[in-house]
Amino acid sequence: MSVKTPSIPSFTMIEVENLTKRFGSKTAVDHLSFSVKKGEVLGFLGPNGAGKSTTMRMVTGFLPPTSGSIKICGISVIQKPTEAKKRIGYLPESAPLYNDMTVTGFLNFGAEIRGLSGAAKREAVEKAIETCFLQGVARQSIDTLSKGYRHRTCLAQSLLHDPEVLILDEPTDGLDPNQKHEVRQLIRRLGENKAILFSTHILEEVEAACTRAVIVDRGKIVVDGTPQELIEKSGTGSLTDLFREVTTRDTEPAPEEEEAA
Ligand SMILES: Nc1ncnc2c1ncn2[C@@H]1O[C@H](COP(=O)(O)OP(=O)(O)OP(=O)(O)O)[C@@H](O)[C@H]1O
Repeated sequence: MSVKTPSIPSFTMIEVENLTKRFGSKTAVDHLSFSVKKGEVLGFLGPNGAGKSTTMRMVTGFLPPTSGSIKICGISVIQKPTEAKKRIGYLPESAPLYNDMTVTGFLNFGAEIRGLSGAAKREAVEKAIETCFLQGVARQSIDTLSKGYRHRTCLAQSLLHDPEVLILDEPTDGLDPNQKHEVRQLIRRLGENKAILFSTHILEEVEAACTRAVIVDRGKIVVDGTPQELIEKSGTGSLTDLFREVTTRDTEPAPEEEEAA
C-alpha cells in the first residue's frame, strides 16, 4: 500500500480578477486576471504604456480601479485597504527618499511609520540593511549615495515590516550589471517565502529571477507561463522574439484609432 505524502498547501497571496482601469476614454488596464502564490516570483513584462505601473498601483491600494477585485492574502484591497496594505511591501517606479537623512535615519523613520518601536524597530532596520547590502553606507546621507544605493535604500524600506507580498516596479532599473545581478538574486531569495510581483523591461530577468511571467500588451495579458514555457512558445528560443511577436510597437495605431481612421 502506498503512503500518500501530504501535499504542502500553496497559498494564493495575490488574487486579481477582471481588473480594469480607465482614464477618460483610455483603457489602461483591461479585465486583467492573475494570481501569485507564496513562493512564486511573477515577472510582469510589457512595452511602455502596457499598463504595468497602473496595475501595480491598484494592487497596492494607491489607485482605485474602475472595476474588478484585488485580494492580498484573502483581504480585499478595495474594501479593507489598511488591512491589506500591512501585508504589502511596495517599491514604486520613482520612490520618494528624504535626501537629508542618513540611510539608517530614513529606515528608522520608515519603521516608525509602520508602527515599530524599540528593539523591534532596531532589528527590522538592521535586517533590511543587511538584506539589501547597505552596511557600508548606513551612516551616509542619502543625497551622497550613488543611484544603485539609493535604489537599494528604497527596496530596504519596502521590507521593513517583513511583508508577505512584495510589489516591485522595475526594481533593477538604472542599476549597473553587478547591482542588477545582486538585486535579482535578492528577489529570488525573498521569493522563497513571499509572493512577489515585479515589473521589468529586461527579458533576461525572467530566467534570472522569475518562477513565472506574464506579458501584458495594451492592458491585457497576452502570454502567461514559466520561463521554460515562454522560451518554448517563442519557437526560436528567444524571449525577445516572443515579446516582439505578442506586443504592439509604439508606432502601430491602437484598434480604436484604426477604426476611426
Ligand atoms: N493618471 C493617468 N492619467 C491618464 N492616463 C494615464 C495615467 N496613468 C497612466 N496613464 C496611461 O495609461 C497607460 C498605461 O500606463 P502605465 O504607466 O501603467 O504603463 P507601463 O506599462 O507601466 O509603462 P512603462 O513601462 O513605460 O512604465 C499609458 O497609456 C499611460 O499614458
